[in-house]
Amino acid sequence: MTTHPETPLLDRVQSPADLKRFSDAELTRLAHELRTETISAVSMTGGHLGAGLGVVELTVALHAVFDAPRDKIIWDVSHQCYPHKILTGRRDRMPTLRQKDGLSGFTKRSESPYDPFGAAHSSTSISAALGFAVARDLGGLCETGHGDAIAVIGDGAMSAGMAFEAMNNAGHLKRRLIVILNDNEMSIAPPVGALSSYLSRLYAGEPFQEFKAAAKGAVSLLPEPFQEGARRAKEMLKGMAVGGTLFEELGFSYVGPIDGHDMDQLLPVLRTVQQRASGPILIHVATKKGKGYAPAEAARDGGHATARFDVVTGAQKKAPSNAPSYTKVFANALLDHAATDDKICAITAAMPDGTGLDLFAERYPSRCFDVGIAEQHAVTFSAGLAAGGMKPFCALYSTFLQRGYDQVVHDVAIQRLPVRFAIDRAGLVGADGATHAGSYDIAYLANLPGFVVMAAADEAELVHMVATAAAHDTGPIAFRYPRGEGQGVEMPEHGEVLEIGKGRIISRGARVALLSFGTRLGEVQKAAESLNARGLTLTIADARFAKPLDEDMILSLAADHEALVTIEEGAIGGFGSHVAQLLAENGVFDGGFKYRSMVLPDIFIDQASPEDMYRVAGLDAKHIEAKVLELLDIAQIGDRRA
Ligand SMILES: Cc1ncc(C[n+]2csc(CCOP(=O)(O)OP(=O)(O)O)c2C)c(N)n1
Ligand SMILES: CC(=O)[C@@H](O)[C@H](O)COP(=O)(O)O
Ligand SMILES: [Mg+2]
Repeated sequence: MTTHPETPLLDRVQSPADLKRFSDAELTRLAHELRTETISAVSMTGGHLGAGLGVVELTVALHAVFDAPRDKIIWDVSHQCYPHKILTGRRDRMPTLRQKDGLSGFTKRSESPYDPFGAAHSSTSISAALGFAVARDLGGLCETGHGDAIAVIGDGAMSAGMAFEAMNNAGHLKRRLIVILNDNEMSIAPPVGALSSYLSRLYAGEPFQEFKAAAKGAVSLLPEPFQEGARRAKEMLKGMAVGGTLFEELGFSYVGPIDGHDMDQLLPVLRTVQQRASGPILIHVATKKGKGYAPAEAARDGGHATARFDVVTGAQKKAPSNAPSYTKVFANALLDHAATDDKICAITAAMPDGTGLDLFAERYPSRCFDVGIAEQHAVTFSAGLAAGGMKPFCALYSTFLQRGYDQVVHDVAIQRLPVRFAIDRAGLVGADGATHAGSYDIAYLANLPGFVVMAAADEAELVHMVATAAAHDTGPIAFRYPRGEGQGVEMPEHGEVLEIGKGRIISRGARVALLSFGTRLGEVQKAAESLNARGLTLTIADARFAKPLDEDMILSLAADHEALVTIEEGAIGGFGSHVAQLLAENGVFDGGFKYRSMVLPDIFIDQASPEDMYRVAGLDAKHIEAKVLELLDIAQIGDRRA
């Protein structure tokens, strides 16, 4: 059941400027309405719920105190931005969230002037905010003007190197910059690492003298209605942590922790900071992920992400699954090998559930490492493990591996270390859109000398690729597989080690050969069936490897056919480019041989269902069929037979 909440105050908000007319008591009530509105909206679309619910009060307080879009509020990762979207003129479009032509699930510059910086990968907010602060001070031109730069960053995101690089720089530059550390003691999974323990220890610290003094002085500067709140803030500050925190050592003033669900704390502290801050200041705000919605609060992940759900019961409306997910298949296959090989270990960067490594951690806790949001470290840590004689499986989403690319080149590839990269979410992922698309890994890995790059055509192939990676000790090896369910194929009991650089012929035909790399094989087969009905029987092959290529197979396909078409779920510069290079170098084109390479187009594709995204990309069965007909110069409309 979905319910539409009563929202008399929220109904009066067209933009954040309207919040300036509300009393503190009304802002507290507004936060309550905003929470119920967020729950109601996400119940109809699905999406990231828990993080937004945790920052409802903070969102209201920020927009009440600061002056967006002149002041730049930069949400880290930005999966917590739904309440911000509702307050910044996008409330009526919330039913379109994460759908084709709808609102993005993240902040996006092209969507609103209230989104000064887009994000979806974590830990970028402090760098971006510092950039805005410096641009402001240097007289940079900005359409919305220049005010404060405010980064809101989670405790999980704060663990990444980039956040520390930014703080290091900010502490040195000493510009006025506001960082709000939203500490809900959660990442997607419970947080890991020494920083997380450190933040918890701050809760028990000494009062922060400098800020107390600032707050005291600030009370008289505030307009009468705010003075009472400020006095309360002062009282509260007496109990605050601090003196010599890590953040202060890096050059920040530190305030906190304060209760991020208590407007009587948030409002006066933000007002005081706004009045008084001169250099970089970090406000440590304690919140609860999923706050105010019992099913989210009770969930293991704080209601991080959800399908559509019934507001009353919290029951999610998920389509029944017909096959195991690729993630599960990978995880189980890895467990199979780990059972007989105690050198196999597994690394995740804050995505144990997303990568399936939660299962590995349960079974082999001493061989499983969640390193936090730290992909660069994950890669080099894996390289060290490999150099030390272990068999590391570094399981990352394709899009997040991008962050560790120099480490892949410098620490893994050049040293020829046998790190096994399990690349999940390869290809287009759907509702998370362009930021999460796994489009580039084929191109950026297959160009590295000595790298083996595989793509699974289905879940049975994935099992074989895990076995192949486990057995491959002479250098780096990667295998990619998509988000979501497998094809429902028959599963082998155990994986079989594939011959490196050998593809397979699926079916033999004439005139045109379709050479697939990855799970587009299903669409290739559909296209072939349709062409068959026109009297064309094509050859279908599964390349399995983009590196090394199965040169013999590809050259003989070229020799035996009029035309060859490659299909992959990756950007230009990947598998198809390597095939083109091979054909060119072997003089295959010299005699007019027809070759086409079907890749992701050279655009960022916005969120939609994966099927829609592949349609936009021109990589579905219909487009493959059309490509073949075009190659053979056969009319595509009408019933002319080949
Ligand atoms: C570079 C990168 N790695 C992994 C992720 C996946 N991810 C999205 S949100 C999240 C947890 C963020 O935790 P935190 O910053 O504490 O925010 P919270 O959800 O607790 O508000 C992770 C790991 C990501 N977005 N970016
Ligand atoms: C915000 C973020 O990066 C993750 O929450 C991501 O949305 C997870 O997507 P999956 O559902 O594919 O794990
Ligand atoms: Mg968190």
